[in-house]
Amino acid sequence: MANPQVDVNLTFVTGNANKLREVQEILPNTGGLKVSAQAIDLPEFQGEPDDIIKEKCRAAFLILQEPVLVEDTCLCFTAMGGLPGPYIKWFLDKLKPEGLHQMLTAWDDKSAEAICTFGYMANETDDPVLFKGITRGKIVSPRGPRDFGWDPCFQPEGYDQTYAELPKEIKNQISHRRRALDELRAYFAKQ
Ligand SMILES: O=c1nc[nH]c2c1ncn2[C@H]1C[C@H](O)[C@@H](COP(=O)(O)OP(=O)(O)OP(=O)(O)O)O1
Ligand SMILES: [Mg+2]
Repeated sequence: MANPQVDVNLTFVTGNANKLREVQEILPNTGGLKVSAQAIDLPEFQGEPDDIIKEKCRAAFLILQEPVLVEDTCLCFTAMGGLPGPYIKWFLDKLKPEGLHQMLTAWDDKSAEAICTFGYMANETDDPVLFKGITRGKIVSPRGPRDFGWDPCFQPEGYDQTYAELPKEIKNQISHRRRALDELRAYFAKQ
C-alpha cells in the first residue's frame, strides 16, 4: 500500500477552528496526510447532506481554483426523523446545548447520530468524492466544557461521558470526524 505521507497535501476549507484542530490531531496519527487550512466561511446550503457537501465543495473550488477538502457536520435526532441534521448550526446558535436537549422532551427516544461528511474535489469537472463517518449516541442534559459546539449534550454509545467531558484523544478515536477521516485516508492510500 502506498504511503500517503510524502506526497498528499490537502487544503481544508473551513471557518471552524475546532474542526481544523481535530483534523490536524487525527490525521498525523492515522497515516500522515498533510493538511493546510483556508479559513473561509462557505455558504450554508440546504437539502440532503450529500447534496450539501457537494455544493460546498464546488463553492470552495470556485474560490480557490485548486484541489479542496471541505466538511459538513450533521446532528440527527432519531425521534425527529433526522432533524436538525444539516441545520444543527442554527439550532445550536439559537438554542444552545440546553435547548437541543429540551427539544426532545416530548419523546422517550433520545438517540442521535453525529454524521461527518468530507468532500474532496481536485478538478472543476470532477464530481466531489465523499467520505462519511457516523457515531451513534444520545442527547443528554449538557455536561462538560463549552469549547466546541454541541459536544456537551452528545453522549456517544458505550460511554458515560459526553464528547465534551471525554479527553480529546478519546473523542478523536471514536468520533464521526475520525471515522470519516479513516475513509479519506484509505482512499488516498490507494491513489
Ligand atoms: O464534533 C463536533 N462537536 C460539536 N459541535 C460540532 C462538531 N462538529 C461540528 N460542530 C458544530 C459546528 C456547527 O455549529 C455545526 C456544523 O455546521 P457546519 O456547517 O458543518 O460547521 P461550521 O459552519 O462551523 O464550519 P464550516 O466552515 O466547515 O462549514 O455543528
Ligand atoms: Mg458551515
